[in-house]
Amino acid sequence: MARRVLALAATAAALRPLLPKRSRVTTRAALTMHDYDYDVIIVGCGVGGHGAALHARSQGLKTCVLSGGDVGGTCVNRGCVPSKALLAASGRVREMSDDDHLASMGISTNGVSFDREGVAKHAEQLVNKVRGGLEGSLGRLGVDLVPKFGVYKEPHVLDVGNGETMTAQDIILAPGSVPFVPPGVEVDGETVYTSDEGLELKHVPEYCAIIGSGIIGLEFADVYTALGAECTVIEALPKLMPAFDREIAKTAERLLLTNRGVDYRTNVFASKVTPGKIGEKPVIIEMIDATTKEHVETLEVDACMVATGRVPNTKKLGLEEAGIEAPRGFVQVNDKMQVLDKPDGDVIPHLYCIGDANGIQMLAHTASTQGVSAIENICGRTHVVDHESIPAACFTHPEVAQVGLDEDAAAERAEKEGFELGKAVSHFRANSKALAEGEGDGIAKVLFRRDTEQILGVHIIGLHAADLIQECANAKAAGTTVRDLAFTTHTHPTLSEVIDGAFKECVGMHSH
Ligand SMILES: Cc1cc2nc3c(=O)[nH]c(=O)nc-3n(C[C@H](O)[C@H](O)[C@H](O)COP(=O)(O)OP(=O)(O)OC[C@H]3O[C@@H](n4cnc5c(N)ncnc54)[C@H](O)[C@@H]3O)c2cc1C
Ligand SMILES: NC(=O)c1ccc[n+]([C@@H]2O[C@H](COP(=O)([O-])OP(=O)(O)OC[C@H]3O[C@@H](n4cnc5c(N)ncnc54)[C@H](O)[C@@H]3O)[C@@H](O)[C@H]2O)c1
Repeated sequence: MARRVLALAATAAALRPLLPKRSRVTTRAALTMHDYDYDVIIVGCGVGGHGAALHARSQGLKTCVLSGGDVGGTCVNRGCVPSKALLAASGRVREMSDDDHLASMGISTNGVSFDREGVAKHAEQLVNKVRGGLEGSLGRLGVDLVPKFGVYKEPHVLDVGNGETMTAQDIILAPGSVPFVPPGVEVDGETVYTSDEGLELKHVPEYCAIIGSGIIGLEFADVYTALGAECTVIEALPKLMPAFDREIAKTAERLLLTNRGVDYRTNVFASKVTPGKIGEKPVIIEMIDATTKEHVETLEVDACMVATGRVPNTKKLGLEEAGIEAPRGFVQVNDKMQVLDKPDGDVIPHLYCIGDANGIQMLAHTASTQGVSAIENICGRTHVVDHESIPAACFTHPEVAQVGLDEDAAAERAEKEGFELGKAVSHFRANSKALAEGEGDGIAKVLFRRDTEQILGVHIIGLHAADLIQECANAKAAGTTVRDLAFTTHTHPTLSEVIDGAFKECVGMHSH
């Protein structure tokens, strides 16, 4: 669908009636008609870029993805995929080392051992496989995958190095994010590291400090404790796991930290971290009170995992030079994913930004959903992502999953909008399947409007919570009421009956 140069000498005005609508040049350089190389060029080949490219091809757009040599991006190479491989392997070790749990089912083992290199290899092989699949799908669908790094110049134009440019009717920026390392923290990649290096599992430290109790910190604590490490979690905010619903965070604290002997500090800032040398010199962590800023403690550990959030990977994208303001690197977008020149500013024509770089929600599936949405908008069908219906999960053992508002936010909305907040909780301990697995810990909580009976949020901690949340997310997105959900049938005996119980509870029905 890309168009050839038509007539450089003719004015845009003279040619306009002859051209199909989408090939009109609408920018300041509109005096010359361009024939773009592509209908759409996507900058970045992470899950966001990949999702956008697949949808672009399904809409018949001539599509190019600039990968910068990093096909798969964070999720595939340094994120979701290797972390889930480590969690799967270490989860088995945890299960098989739990003599009491096994004995309760009549099982005993002669002890379990693991080979660190073998576990690391499992993650590496999975990364290669998934990356191969992602690359293959682009090739099969006829997407041009170019290993160049794109720099935005002006509407329709990207600089791809060596004085070359590439052009497209529309450009989608999907450059993702990189780990944030706080000032004072020195990363050597060996004894002090971020998830980028941690996922290689070059060693399992005997004693590890994890800075940050977000999802990355929790997932790594799960892996390390399963593999026998002792951990201390350091969190700057007054409460652990600030991204979770308060009640769920309390249960998570017990199940994921206290019950495993994980030590933690809250309201404490890791202000200075000095790397050590494996087996020779400890890592030194200096901590200050987050409120008074006074030194409170110095910790010596074998390794320190820095899990203090992520920042947009937008520094070298040419935004500032193009007059686009991106506060702290976050590209500002409207609800159609169109880039704005500043917060609440004007739309930059033919430029979109999806995924971690816009900071709306740093999740893989959000990035690809936004990619699909951007393509819909490019094709002229207005589409807005319902971010409040996108679920999120933390793949610890047990898992934690959520969609929509947490209880504090739901209460705030109820007060502001003048409706009564409903809440129902059901327990994994009353579920036959969970008990059969010997995994009765956990709860599911549904928050809803009593007037419309619509879901505001669902929060689950328990076995396979990440799978269980999907039904709730779909229901929330579709606007299904808790009453309608309470009358649906859930397979027996499955974990989904935990959710069934919560829906029934919402409307005063008994489930057992
Ligand atoms: C340890 C870890 C575990 C995670 N686990 C999960 C999980 O289980 N589930 C989940 O939903 N999310 C998870 N995430 C988050 C998820 O990885 C990100 O939300 C997701 O990768 C964002 O996708 P993206 O396409 O926006 O960016 P990225 O995946 O970061 O991809 C962007 C790509 O663009 C490239 N690039 C940047 N600039 C340019 C340029 N100018 N030209 C060409 N290429 C460029 C980058 O090199 C990169 O390859 C995890 C993250 C981490 C760190
Ligand atoms: N399963 C998943 O979906 C998954 C898994 C991993 C990562 N991710 C995404 O990746 C992103 C980054 O995750 P994350 O866990 O690194 O970030 P996060 O922002 O969720 O958590 C970082 C934590 O570190 C704390 N912190 C920051 N600086 C500190 C300091 N100097 N001392 C002590 N504490 C400090 C913050 O208060 C915060 O609680 C998140 O947006 C997350 O959604 C998702």
